[in-house]
Amino acid sequence: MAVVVSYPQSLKHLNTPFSLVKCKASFSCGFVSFPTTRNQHRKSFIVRSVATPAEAASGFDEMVSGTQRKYYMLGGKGGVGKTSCAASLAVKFANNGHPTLVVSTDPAHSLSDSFAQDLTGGTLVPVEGPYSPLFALEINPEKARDEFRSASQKSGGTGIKDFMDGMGLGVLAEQLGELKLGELLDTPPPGLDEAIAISKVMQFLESQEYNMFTRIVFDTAPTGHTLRLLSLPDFLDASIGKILKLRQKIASATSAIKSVFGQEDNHREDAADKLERLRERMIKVRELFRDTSSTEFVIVTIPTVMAISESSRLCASLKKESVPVQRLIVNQVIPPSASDCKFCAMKRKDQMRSLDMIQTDSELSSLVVIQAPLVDVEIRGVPALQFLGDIVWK
Ligand SMILES: Nc1ncnc2c1ncn2[C@@H]1O[C@H](COP(=O)(O)OP(=O)(O)OP(=O)(O)O)[C@@H](O)[C@H]1O
Repeated sequence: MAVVVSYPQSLKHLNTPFSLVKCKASFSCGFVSFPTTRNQHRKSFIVRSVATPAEAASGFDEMVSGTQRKYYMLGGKGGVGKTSCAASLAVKFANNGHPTLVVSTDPAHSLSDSFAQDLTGGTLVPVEGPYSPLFALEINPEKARDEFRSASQKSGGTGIKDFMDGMGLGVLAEQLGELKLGELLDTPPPGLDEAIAISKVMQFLESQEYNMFTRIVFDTAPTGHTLRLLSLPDFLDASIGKILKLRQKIASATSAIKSVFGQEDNHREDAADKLERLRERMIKVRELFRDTSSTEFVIVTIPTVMAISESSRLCASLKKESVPVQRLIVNQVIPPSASDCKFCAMKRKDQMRSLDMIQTDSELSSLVVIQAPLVDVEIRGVPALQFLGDIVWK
């Protein structure tokens, strides 16, 4: 069933320069279309969207209800539309009265591109447009990792190892070697950046200044990173725990020569405190991942066999790690009204076969499937994100 959605009114408050133009070319294909005038100013647009029997409401009412803080993590294969869906959800939350923070933990940030605003800098930047406050944060993984590296080195990493060697405390130095911490920090596994980035976000949220947010939306890195990330908090928690224990041993083993450490003691305390705080945050991150009352991981995919297979594996891993997951967005679906165009009709048929896979997939079939149509222009800027959000998050 083809439905015409017309859409100039809802964006009036944004003073968006859309204009009401029928895009004949797009309509003949039946695509969801953002018609433009010649001078590229857009005041409003008519959109032909499509409701198919398989299409389900996303359950946005449930997502938006309540003022307790909730976290939504959007993840999936590279390029499927994670950022667009995350940004559109953040805009929708903000327009529904939630002070919202949208965070990119993907080292290859694209939030700035998606919002068409400069959101770089590693700090909270206000996004212009929505009714309620919306802030964006692009975490700088390099910086976060450097902080972590310097804290752990001071408290038992390679710096202290050299020092221990010099002191003839070889046995303890060997134990340090076993931790392989230097290696971990020099060639960090995928996911470490993200784990540190998320713990960094927790740090922001602990501060009074930023505790107003009731919805936090994460635009996460592609699947591989996410999978590693899930097991990382445990791994890091164990590693940091070992370092701290080792530090205790070092402290007692060197009590006889304490005066030699002299000045360094204060620094070492600082570093240990930092590390302890990081460890606590890691534990919080791990708990957060598994808290069904406050967190949900939304998988984003596209209707191709490869993307759906990968989503199935991601879903299995999330479930194995007890991460709450109940929604699957299938993005870039070609509407049935595109059948006038031979190429589109073929492509849609292919997409429908992939969509069928979801119904029979042991991991994905239990999820709420949300279809998002393929739009004929790039989704950039708050008005476009609001438009996408109104289609996806119903
Ligand atoms: N439904 C859609 N219709 C048309 N274009 C879309 C749609 N969804 C996303 N896009 C476009 O596809 C491109 C990739 O989208 P996006 O950046 O959201 O994907 P991503 O999964 O976050 O990518 P990455 O893995 O590289 O971070 C963008 O140019 C975006 O505008």
